[in-house]
Amino acid sequence: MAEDAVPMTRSTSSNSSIHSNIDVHLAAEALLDSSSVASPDRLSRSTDPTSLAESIISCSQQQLSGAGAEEEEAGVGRRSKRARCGGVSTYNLKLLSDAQLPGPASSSRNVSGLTGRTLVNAEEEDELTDMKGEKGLEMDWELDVGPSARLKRKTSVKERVKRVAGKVGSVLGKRGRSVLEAGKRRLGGKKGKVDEEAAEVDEAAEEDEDEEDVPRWKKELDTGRKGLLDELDLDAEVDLPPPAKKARLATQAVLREMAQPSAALPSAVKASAPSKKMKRWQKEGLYVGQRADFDGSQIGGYKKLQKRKTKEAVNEGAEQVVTENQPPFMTLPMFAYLDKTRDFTIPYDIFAPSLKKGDEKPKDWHQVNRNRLIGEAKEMWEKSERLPASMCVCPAPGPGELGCDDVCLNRVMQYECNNENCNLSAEFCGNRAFAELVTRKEKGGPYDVGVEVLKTPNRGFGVRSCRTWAAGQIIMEYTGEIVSEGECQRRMHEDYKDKQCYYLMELERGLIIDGTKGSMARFINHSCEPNCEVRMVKVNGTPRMGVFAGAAGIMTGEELTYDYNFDNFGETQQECYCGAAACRGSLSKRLNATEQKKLLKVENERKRKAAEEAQKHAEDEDRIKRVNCGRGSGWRGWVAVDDPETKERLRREKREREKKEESSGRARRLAARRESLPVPAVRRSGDGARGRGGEGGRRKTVHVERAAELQAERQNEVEIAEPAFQGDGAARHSPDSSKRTEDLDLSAGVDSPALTHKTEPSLTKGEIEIGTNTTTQFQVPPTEEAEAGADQVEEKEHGAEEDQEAEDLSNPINRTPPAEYKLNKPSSNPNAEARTTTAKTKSYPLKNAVNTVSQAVKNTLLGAKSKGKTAAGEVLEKAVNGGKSAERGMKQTTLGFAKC
Ligand SMILES: C[S@@+](CC[C@H](N)C(=O)[O-])C[C@H]1O[C@@H](n2cnc3c(N)ncnc32)[C@H](O)[C@@H]1O
Repeated sequence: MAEDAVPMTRSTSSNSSIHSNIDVHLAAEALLDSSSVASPDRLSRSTDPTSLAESIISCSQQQLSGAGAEEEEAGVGRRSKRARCGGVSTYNLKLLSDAQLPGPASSSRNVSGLTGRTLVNAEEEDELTDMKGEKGLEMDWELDVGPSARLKRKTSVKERVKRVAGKVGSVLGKRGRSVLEAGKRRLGGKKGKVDEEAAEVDEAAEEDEDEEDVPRWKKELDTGRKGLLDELDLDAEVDLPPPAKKARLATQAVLREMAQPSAALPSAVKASAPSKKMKRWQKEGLYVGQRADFDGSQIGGYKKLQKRKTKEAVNEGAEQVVTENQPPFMTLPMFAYLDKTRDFTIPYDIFAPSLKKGDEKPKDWHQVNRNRLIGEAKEMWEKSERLPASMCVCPAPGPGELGCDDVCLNRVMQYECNNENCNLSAEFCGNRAFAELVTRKEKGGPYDVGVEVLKTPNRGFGVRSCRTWAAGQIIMEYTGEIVSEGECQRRMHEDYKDKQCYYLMELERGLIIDGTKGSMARFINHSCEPNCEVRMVKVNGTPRMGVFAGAAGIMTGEELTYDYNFDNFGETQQECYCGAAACRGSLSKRLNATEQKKLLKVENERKRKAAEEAQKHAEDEDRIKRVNCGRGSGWRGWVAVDDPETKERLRREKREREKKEESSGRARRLAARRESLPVPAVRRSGDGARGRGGEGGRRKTVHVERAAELQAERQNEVEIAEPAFQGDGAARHSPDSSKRTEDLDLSAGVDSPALTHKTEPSLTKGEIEIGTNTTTQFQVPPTEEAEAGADQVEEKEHGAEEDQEAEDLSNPINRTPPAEYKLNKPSSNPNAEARTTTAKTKSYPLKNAVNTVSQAVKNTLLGAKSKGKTAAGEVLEKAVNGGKSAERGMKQTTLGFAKC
């Protein structure tokens, strides 16, 4: 028989090939030959049985003929079917099919007369056959022998599934059971359709035959002894119940996400999209390492794509081979797309670190976003020398650039540009940081503020950035109370002595910002590798401290830091926990030994001075308090000094003052008098005619400064020996005129030659020194009172000057008045002031004389006013009425003078 013509027998093994069937057939023929049993049936068959039924039928026929003959020969009676069938009445189909219809273990022939042996692996086959044969006997179906003998139908796969489902259901969960029930129902519905079932059985059989498609794991499991999978049809389709709601929603969400339009996909890719409804990447997927420009229409799926890529990689070289090593898992398409196609920014409201509920917040923080000048600092600031306004000459910048960069004159001088000092308009100028800050603050949103306070693990609170900052961009201002160095020391030693953190930063020489009441910038911690820097910038002439992003810029979520660069931080060095690679270990500067020594010296000196200043300040405060307690009004009169320390200080001050006065007119006069030299003085013309005292040509020059001084001295005397001077003389010093003197507008005529205003040919030349550097010259007509007063002044000068020296030592009037005296506001009740002054004036004639002189001065000035308004006259008028128009600061200075 030609090989091609060999009929195919049922086979369940992939190894049981065409060849094996050929072998079987040949072996059967050989057997028939060797047994010399001429079976007409057998011989008449042109083909081997093509099915199991046929084989069995042939077996039974054979057995019937053979065995019946034998029985008849042996005279044995009728036996049971089972016995007649040679003991092989039941079969395990599964095992038997694998064993190619095995017979009894001892028999080399099976029921069909075939050995079932293959030539492929005869020995193994034997063993297998033996084993399976034994097992196969245990099965429970019977061969119905007889005329109507009919093989029982093989249990269909679906029946088996149903049967097993019953068993499995008990061990499965609810959902599993419902799946099985659904399967059962489906199968039950088809019960009546025998033909269909038969077709299905055939199909199942065919499926069994098509073993090439069965995966190995399934085959292995399938052959297990009474295994579950032996009974289950794994390929059967089962209607699953709908997924749970949660899962359904999740799936929908993912699909929606995937269906988002891919705005940044290259147009080429868009063009090649296969359909409008389904995104190409939903079908094909865009995976990590996949190029965005691949042509989807040329590929059939991911596998093909991978193959193609590998090919390309080989062609394109090592660089592309990397794609082969891509991780096998799939990245979400949107991320791959973002990575590959463009830069992206996460919107502020999606990603912004922010304080969460329960996060610790700073306590005792009075947020103040403006600088406030406090106490002495105010005075210092008012007196401080103003730098001349600078003007930059920066050229216009190129397109997309900003002008006024590092070489800008204003920038170098730490001035911020504005429309007055810069040629460029605001949009092209890069030196208007604080202007930018103002604009941002006006917007006021969280993004504009862009920072927040956070608690650090080991450095207290800190400041975190909630957005990105470009290099050099201003972030915020360091604001607080601006105090003098003395006040700063005092606060440190008194107010903050129990505190752990100080928030003090030097703004300018002698001026310190105390951020205890200040902006959020006070929370910025130190780092040896900072990302910010703090700089002073003069904005419209006012120094302000800004926090700027460093050269590397700042990312969202970074903590802001700057280098404190402490010269010395307290007595001991404070340990640094910044965690930078190049951490110095402490918050102080890193210095070598020489620098440290030098620093120590400077620091000690600074401390000493500051302590002295603080002490002085405290004493002055104390004195003011005592005076106020005694007087109960705004009057700050003389203090009875009796403690030796103060006396000593007064002596020292006196000496200093004398030194200063060595070159003064008074000193010269005194010296001249002592040496009996003629007194160098300005003589008043015509004094002989009008003078009193019989000396004719006696000088009537009044040095008003000295007169005022003496007046004050006498006043002191009055104060000390008050009861003796309680007279009732007429009050010549009117409160009004006194007030005018106090309100003299110094700013109007400082050192102005126009102030020398001559109204009469014979005038008394006078000089009033105001403060330390302001002198107003004028000429006054002599009056009787003035003359008398002047005489007395002269006499007193001659006679009492020496006595006065000793007195001076204990008389505070001779001391330079402290700043507070000058600056404190006058009493709110001018009458109270006037009354005091009047009382004193009444009781002392010399003082009356001086007052008279003052009055004369005023009369002259007023006279000048009425006589027509020359330029000088106007100035004088202004000076007289200065109280109404003078600036507050100058008024206060004037008041100080008047009191002194
Ligand atoms: C201006 S305050 C900064 C804000 C402060 N962390 C707070 O909670 O108020 C300065 C103080 O912070 C602490 N500090 C700042 N930076 C530090 C650092 N790098 N290491 C250790 N302590 C630091 C020190 O106690 C320092 O005296």
